[in-house]
Amino acid sequence: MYQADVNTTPMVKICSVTKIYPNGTRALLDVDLKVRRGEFLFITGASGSGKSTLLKLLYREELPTKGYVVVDDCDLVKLRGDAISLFRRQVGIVFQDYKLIPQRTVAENVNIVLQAQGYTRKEIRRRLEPTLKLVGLLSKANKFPKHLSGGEQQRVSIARAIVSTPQLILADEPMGNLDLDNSWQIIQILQKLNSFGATVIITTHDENLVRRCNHRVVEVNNGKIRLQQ
Ligand SMILES: Nc1ncnc2c1ncn2[C@@H]1O[C@H](COP(=O)(O)OP(=O)(O)OP(=O)(O)O)[C@@H](O)[C@H]1O
Repeated sequence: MYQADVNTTPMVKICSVTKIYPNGTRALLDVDLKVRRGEFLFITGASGSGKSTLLKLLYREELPTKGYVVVDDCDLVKLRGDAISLFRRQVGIVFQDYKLIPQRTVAENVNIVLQAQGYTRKEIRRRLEPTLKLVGLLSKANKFPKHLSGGEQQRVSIARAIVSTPQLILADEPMGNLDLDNSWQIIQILQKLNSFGATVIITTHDENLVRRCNHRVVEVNNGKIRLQQ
């Protein structure tokens, strides 16, 4: 599915980034961060510390007020128009609130990404089954989101994020609405994808979960990176 990349240039480079929202809120101040290809990174910090803003800069949802953001050799500050959607196709994004389409089945929610990207029906079929299998939802392909538990819905959203095999997976509080067992399942799926070569960056409040895993942790505090371990 994924290919480990031996290239040693960082997958993500955030250099001297300050983000001030139009209403004057300063979300990030002079942040520097590099993430290696194939790394699994946790971003922790209190509510409002700037974690989501940091992630939004990485999928070009927001632009920095100062500094630059490079993902996979692409300078995101310079991206315009269609180049932004083309870039986002190479990034798998997982949100806390799943963002599934209620009127579509599990399979349709996942396929929609590939359809939008012009994949053939044959290719869509080829990708769907292993992806649903990986997140443990093959037997629920024809169910609608309202018939799934929160953990299952989050696994559909992961399937949707990874079905086009992006090299970078960004997950913003993916366990935010889940209990410990379901959170652990999500982490294990993301770790598996990481073992296949994907770079994974997760924001979380959950210090216990972070402690259970042996990955680099970056703590954001009041818009600054306070601690890297
Ligand atoms: N679109 C926006 N406009 C104005 N201010 C914003 C916007 N988005 C976030 N902020 C502010 O920027 C700061 C950082 O917010 P951010 O969402 O990045 O924090 P967070 O660490 O992800 O918080 P949480 O854990 O609660 O999701 C906060 O003060 C927040 O109120």
